[in-house]
Amino acid sequence: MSASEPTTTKAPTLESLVGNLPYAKGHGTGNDFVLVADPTDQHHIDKHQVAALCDRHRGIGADGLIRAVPSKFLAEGREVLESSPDAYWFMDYRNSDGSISEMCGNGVRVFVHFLLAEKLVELPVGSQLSIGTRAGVKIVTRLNDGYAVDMGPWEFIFEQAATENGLDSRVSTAGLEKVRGALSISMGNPHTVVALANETELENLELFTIPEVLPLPPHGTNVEYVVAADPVVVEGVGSLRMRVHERGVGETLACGTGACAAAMATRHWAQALDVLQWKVQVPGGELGIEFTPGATGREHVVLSGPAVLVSRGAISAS
Ligand SMILES: N[C@@H](CCC[C@H](N)C(=O)O)C(=O)O
Repeated sequence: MSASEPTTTKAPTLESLVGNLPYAKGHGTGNDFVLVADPTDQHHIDKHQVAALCDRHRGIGADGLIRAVPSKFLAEGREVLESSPDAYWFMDYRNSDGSISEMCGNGVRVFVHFLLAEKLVELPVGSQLSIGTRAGVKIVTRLNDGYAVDMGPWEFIFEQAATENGLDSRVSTAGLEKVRGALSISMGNPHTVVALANETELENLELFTIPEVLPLPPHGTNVEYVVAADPVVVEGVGSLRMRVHERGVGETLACGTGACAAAMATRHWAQALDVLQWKVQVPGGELGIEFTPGATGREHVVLSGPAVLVSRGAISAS
């Protein structure tokens, strides 16, 4: 190659996408998504197209893409329908790098808000809707000022180490001097929660590189860094601050499933299992967490927070 030749690598483009594909852009506490309604399963947006759409310089820009498709069209959706025949809509979620994740807690609130705006469902305040996801059915309740989602049961990923000493992994992160102990929790998708000493440590993290987690949960992990409030519980409500590095995305302003895992880890470390209400401050706002007895006999986590649609458009790259 001569010195005058351009050195740019070929970036994924949007040209291969169907012309004039309508989309909406929305977010939940700053965790943002491109949303596409696909009632007849016409739009098979592949991994590269998702990455191109989510590109913040050459595309629309988002932390992920969500396709709203009837559950009956996907194998995972048909599985959900076997136990929950009312889960008509399926949240087909992808991270911004095009990878699939089992679940997205902020995404499912924005998803239901989008279904309502598209007039694909009716949902008066106080009523509930079942949504199919790759982590099973999720029941979403419409609130006056947002949505509450029953995210199902939490689970330790490395059960024995977690229950024996409360730590099961070690995480090293740019901007954090020492390697830290951590606790891995599944919310349908994997999370590894790291407790930091103070707010300065939280602010100094450099989350533009992928944290190193050992042992790494089998399907990779999202990493949440938390600082518990002092005191951690006030009038029966626990609080913490959190930043997150998401698998398949990078740092985001919020992660709903991550907030559930972070509240659970903090509750475990603080030996505060009787504290059922938690507030999680994320860079994009605040999320509410409630631990409730689940129908299956296992404890469930209910996540609540806002959902906002900010724009609509049509993908028409040329
Ligand atoms: N931001 C989401 C989680 C999205 C998926 C995650 N990056 C993964 O790969 O598991 C949330 O709000 O839960």
